[in-house]
Amino acid sequence: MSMTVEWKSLTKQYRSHAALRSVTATLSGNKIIGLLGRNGSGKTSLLAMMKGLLRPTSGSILVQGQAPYENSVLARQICFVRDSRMSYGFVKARDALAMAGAAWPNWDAEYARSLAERFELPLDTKVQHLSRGMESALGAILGLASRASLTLLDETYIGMDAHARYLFYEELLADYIRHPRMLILSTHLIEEVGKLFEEVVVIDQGHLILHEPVERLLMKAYAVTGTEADVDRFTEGLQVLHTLGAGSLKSASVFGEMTDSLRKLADLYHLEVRPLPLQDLFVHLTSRQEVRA
Ligand SMILES: Nc1ncnc2c1ncn2[C@@H]1O[C@H](COP(=O)(O)OP(=O)(O)OP(=O)(O)O)[C@@H](O)[C@H]1O
Repeated sequence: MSMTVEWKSLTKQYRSHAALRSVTATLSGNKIIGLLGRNGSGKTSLLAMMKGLLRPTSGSILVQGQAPYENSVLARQICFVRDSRMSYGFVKARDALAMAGAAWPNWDAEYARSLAERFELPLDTKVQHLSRGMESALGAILGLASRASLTLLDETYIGMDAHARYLFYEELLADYIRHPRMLILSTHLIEEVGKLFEEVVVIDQGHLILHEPVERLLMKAYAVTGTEADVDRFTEGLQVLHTLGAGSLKSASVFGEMTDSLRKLADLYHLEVRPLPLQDLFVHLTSRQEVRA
């Protein structure tokens, strides 16, 4: 089953504070999507509305053509992992997995057991007493083994150490290949996890500023390095996101496609051209409000 999520002029207001401002986009197909945004940009609010935990203030959100709010049938297809401590605090990790098993129609208990072993999750410890990393591991196991058609992971893996995080990325990709579905991961660790994304959604201060396949996005920005004068001449009239200088050398990050004529110009000025990493592009896009894709 292929998933479709539609946001139509979606707005979330908390009293006087607008957490999401008229967000419109359609996500479709089985893919791993990165939901990127700085702290407080509205990621959790968006995920919680997709799960049906929050009601939009105005506009609408549709998952498979239905509104998720108070929709118990749809809820069984949408797994939202945020804080396992809040959901399962008083029970042992082993029982949390059993309870999750009863909630998810596609739950794979054998897979959950093997993940618990790989992450060395102490099954007899109460969830509220798990270390931060182990709580994150439990969240990752719940999200992966739920095999929900729409899986929303809200910085689930943030408490894990590097070893556990790489284990998680490996498992996520392997399981996604075996069981394609829509997985949306909110994250700040773009450098690490960015390689998994096929598509990214960037929100900033409640606005949707970008929704693109990663491949296309990475073709939209590049960095050039050379002497200051040459870089300045090359970038005249282009949309420069950021510059860095070291001695007589200068590097400029440019938002825009590298056309054939620009490449020839870069060669003429002996400039080194390299793609801009997703992380850098994200930082620039969310620090310069006026740059919009
Ligand atoms: N229940 C609430 N009442 C009032 N304001 C809220 C509430 N929940 C969130 N907010 C505010 O709405 C904005 C968006 O919050 P949200 O948690 O959705 O952002 P986020 O991108 O997930 O942030 P972070 O990356 O820091 O977790 C923030 O300014 C936050 O303070």
